[in-house]
Formats: sequence, C-alpha cells, structure tokens
Amino acid sequence: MAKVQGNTEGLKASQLKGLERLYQRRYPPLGGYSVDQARELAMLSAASGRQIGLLLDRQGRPEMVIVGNAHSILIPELGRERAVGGRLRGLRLLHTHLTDSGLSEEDLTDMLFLRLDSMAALSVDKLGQPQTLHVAHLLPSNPENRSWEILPPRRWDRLDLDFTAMAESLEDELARGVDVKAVAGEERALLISVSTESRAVQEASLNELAELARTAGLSVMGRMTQRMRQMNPKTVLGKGKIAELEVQALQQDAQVLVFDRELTPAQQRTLADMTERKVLDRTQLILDIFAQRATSRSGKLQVEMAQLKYLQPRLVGQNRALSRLAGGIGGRGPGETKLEIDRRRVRERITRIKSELEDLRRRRGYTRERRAKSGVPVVALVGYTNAGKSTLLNTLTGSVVLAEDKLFATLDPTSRRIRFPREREVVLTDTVGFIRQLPDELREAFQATLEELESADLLVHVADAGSPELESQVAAVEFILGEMELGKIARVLVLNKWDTLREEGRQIVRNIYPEGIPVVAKDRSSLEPLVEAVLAKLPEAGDTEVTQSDQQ
Ligand SMILES: Nc1nc2c(ncn2[C@@H]2O[C@H](COP(=O)(O)OP(=O)(O)OP(=O)(O)O)[C@@H](O)[C@H]2O)c(=O)[nH]1
Ligand SMILES: [Mg+2]
Repeated sequence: MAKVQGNTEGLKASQLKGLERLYQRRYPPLGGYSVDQARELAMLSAASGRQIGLLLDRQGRPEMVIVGNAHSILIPELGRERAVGGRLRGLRLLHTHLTDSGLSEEDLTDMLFLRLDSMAALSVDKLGQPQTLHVAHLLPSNPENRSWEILPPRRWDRLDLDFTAMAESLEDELARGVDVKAVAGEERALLISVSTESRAVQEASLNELAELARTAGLSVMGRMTQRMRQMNPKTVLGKGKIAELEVQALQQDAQVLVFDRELTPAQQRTLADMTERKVLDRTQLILDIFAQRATSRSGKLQVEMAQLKYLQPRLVGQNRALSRLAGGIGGRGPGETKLEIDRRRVRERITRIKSELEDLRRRRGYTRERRAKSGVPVVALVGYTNAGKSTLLNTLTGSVVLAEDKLFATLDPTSRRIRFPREREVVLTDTVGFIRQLPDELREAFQATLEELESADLLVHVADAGSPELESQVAAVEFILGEMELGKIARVLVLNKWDTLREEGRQIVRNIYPEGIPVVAKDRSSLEPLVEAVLAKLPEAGDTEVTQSDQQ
C-alpha cells in the first residue's frame, strides 16, 4: 500500500490506518468528493489537529496522501513527468484547513509551481464538521496579467463543480493563449534581466540577448526585467518575481529561461529545480551559438573546451539541472555531438583538446610567418558582431564568406588575397564579431580566433552606423583591442550600413566620428574612399617587397 507522506510523526496507529485507507477511495471529479468522503477527511483532520491533503488525478484516484501541521502543508517532491501533452500536471490538491481562512498565499504559489489543475481547501470546524470549500485555478494569459482565479467560497455540500472538466478547459485555453510569435519546432524561451543598472542599460542588453537567442534558434516569447539594489544570492530573483516568471512561462509555454547575466552553478540548479525548466545564462547561449557555428578544427576545439570548462563546476552529482541540459540548446557540442557530461571524461577530454590546440597553433604560426615573409600586408576586418564585416570582405574580394543577419555568422578567421587598384596585393582577413560583456570562459576561445590580428598591418574597424547602439559597440571593440594590446596597430573606422540612415542621422554620426568612412558594404561603388584610405595607411610598398612576394 502507498505510504502516507509528510508530518506523520506522533500520529496514533489508528489515525495512520485511517489515513492509509484514503488511498483506496475514489474522489468523484464532479463535486470533487462525496459527502461521506468530506466528513471522513474533516474527522481525520480535526482528530489529528493537522491539515490533510490529497493529490488526486483526473479520475479522482489519490496519488498521494499528505499530512501537514495545523497551519500549512508541505507537498513533497513530485515526479517530473507531466500529463502527456498537457501543461498542467494532471493533479489537483484537495486539503483541509483547520480555520475558516481562504486559500493562503502559499497554497496559491504551490499550485503555480507544481502546475496543479486546481487547489481546494475544505475548512473544518472544531467539532470535525466540514464547513466551506475554497477553490482556485491558474489562468491562461489575460489582459490584466492575472495569475489565478479564486472562485467564490461555497458551502462544503454544494457539490456542483466539475474538477476534471475545469482542468481540461483550462488546458485548452492555455494552448490557445500561446503567442503566434513561436516558430514551430523551436524551443520557446523567456528572457530575464536582473540587474542594478538603469532601465535603459537593461533594455539595450536584453535586446542583444534577444538577438543571441534568435541566433541560437530560440523563439523569444517574452521578457522580464527587474532592477534591484541587492541580488538574492540563492535564487537571483525574489520569490514573488519567480512566481510572476513562472506564470508567464506557463502561459506562453516557455520551456527555457534565459538570464541576461552569469549564473553560478548553485543558482542555476536552484532555479531549474524550482521552475522545472531549462535555465540558461548568457554565457551558455553564446557558447551554444559558437558550437553551432564553428567550422574549422581549431574553432571547434576551442568552443568545446570553453563549453567543458563551463560545465565542470556544474557537474556536482547527477543533478537534474544538468540532465535537463542534455538535449537541445545549451547542451549542444560543436558538430552533431552532444556535450560530454561525465566528470572524469570531461577532464581527460580537456587535456586532449589542449594538446591538439597547441599543435594547431604552432602550425598556424608557420603560415603566418610565411605570409609575413612574403611581404604582402595583412588587413584585418574587425568589429562588433553583425556589423557587416563578411559582407564587406565579400564585396571587396568577390568571394562568398557566410554573411547572415545573425550574430556570430563568422566564427573562424577567413583570409582572402585581393588585388587593389595600382597592383597592390593585400591579404584581407575576416574575424569573429566582437561582443560586449564577453564572459570570461569565452575570452580565451574568442581571443584565440583573433590571433591573426597580431600580425596585421592595418585594422579595418567595421561599425553598423545604423545601430542605435553604435557608440557602445564601437567602444566595446576599442576596449577589447586595447586589452589584447592591439591598440597600436593603425586603424580605419568604417561606418557601414550608411544606407539605413537618413540625412539627420548621417549628420549626427558624422559629428561623432569625423574620421569615419561611410560605406554600404553591399554596394561596390561606395567602397572607393575606403580603398583609398586603406592604401594610404599601409606601409609603403617598395618595389623590393613586391619582388619578394613574386618570388614566393
Ligand atoms: N542595409 C545594409 N545591410 C548590410 C550592409 N552590410 C551588411 N549588411 C547586412 O548585415 C547583416 C550582417 O552582415 P555580416 O556581413 O554577416 O556581418 P558580420 O560583421 O560579418 O557578422 P558576424 O560574422 O556575425 O560577426 C547581413 O544581413 C548583411 O546583409 C549595408 O551596408 N547595408
Ligand atoms: Mg561575419
């Protein structure tokens, strides 16, 4: 026989027997219980002085009998599997209250976090007589942003509510309420920003996160921002805010929660356990995109290493947060592989990757050396992700390098030789896009892809002049260049996507960056001034050098 759960200590043997017997009952969906069943519950509850709860499935079978204390009841961990296809758990809670108070805040949040079909409290008087029935259920998305509906209290013996019909129609409405924004087959996600920054900064960062999410292949169903002076170290968000998030996730059927910050392993675990959803942070999202997009051997290895390093501290036991990560976004390795999630093997794999990367690096070094000897100047395109570097390279060289309206379209440095007018030959190198707030785990992987830059003679900094974030993006790139000690290399600033600006916008941008060269990367005819500027900044091409390169 199934065991009575919860606060059973100190109960008399006869009381326990009585509680165990509840497992054999069937509680009719219509009315929720019979008159006799209500009386039985009330008696048991009054005699023990404790709340008694029943988790009932849609056929009215008790899945669990739980004992609480006089004022509350703690529902133990439930199985993860949810009713097939449904978003609710397919279980309702019927429990007793020893005072005639309505449903408590705790009752309601339990209903939310456990995704119960409904929550009912039957109040019991001192004589063990049932009194009033209080019922609440969750709500589909609604204009008032309400989370739940509390039905008017009713007398305990007015058995007119059909609990199963209520749950089924709620599930139908939940399914209808999902926004059409969702792309079929994509995982649905909510974006969350919790920070001490101003709202404007938060919004800008969330916009970027939304782009990243889209690039990673997530459908963004909604966002939530919270400004706070102090972070809750365990759960990041306050309990109330998490409840709000949970409502939105339920209503939008979002299985993924993406936080616009780095989460500690413990925070991630707690949040995933509380919400039973996949919890990702910004770093994981970027890693995932890197994993999808790396193409060269070294690019793939670097990404995999960054992923494994990120994973390592999170491999505490076989926790659920991680097993939830095992599939889909956040759990993808480069190529078609799944990420390794075994601790010992992770360590071994990291060691192997390190040595292979070392090999590759040495070989790349030779290539660079050879190029340097050839005397052909190296021009590197750098800039914020999505600024138009690959497009510019394509137009300049007539080659086809993956250019897409997604972040990080390019993940491996690509080099092309081109002949500029006046028979000047240069090597033009495309690079990975820069991004603000690059997480530490990624910095190495990212900077390794930029190794080529060290031997560049000129950096062409491509900026998206039409972006409202122009200034902060330019600054972010300059900052990273400075950090990598590339600040000394001569530089040309390109104001790309000039076609997306109107005259007044152009004027403003010109004032901020008088040295910038406006171009439309897609339009070859607009590139003349840029080519001129590049040639002017390159070290003089003496005839000797050209001869040298010819001898190669
Ligand atoms: N309107 C307009 N769009 C442009 C221009 N140049 C590039 N784009 C578009 O901007 C998007 C990004 O271009 P990419 O060349 O992939 O940018 P990128 O800097 O290489 O991006 P990552 O490799 O992701 O860092 C593409 O959709 C391009 O078509 C331009 O001059 N005008
Ligand atoms: Mg690119």
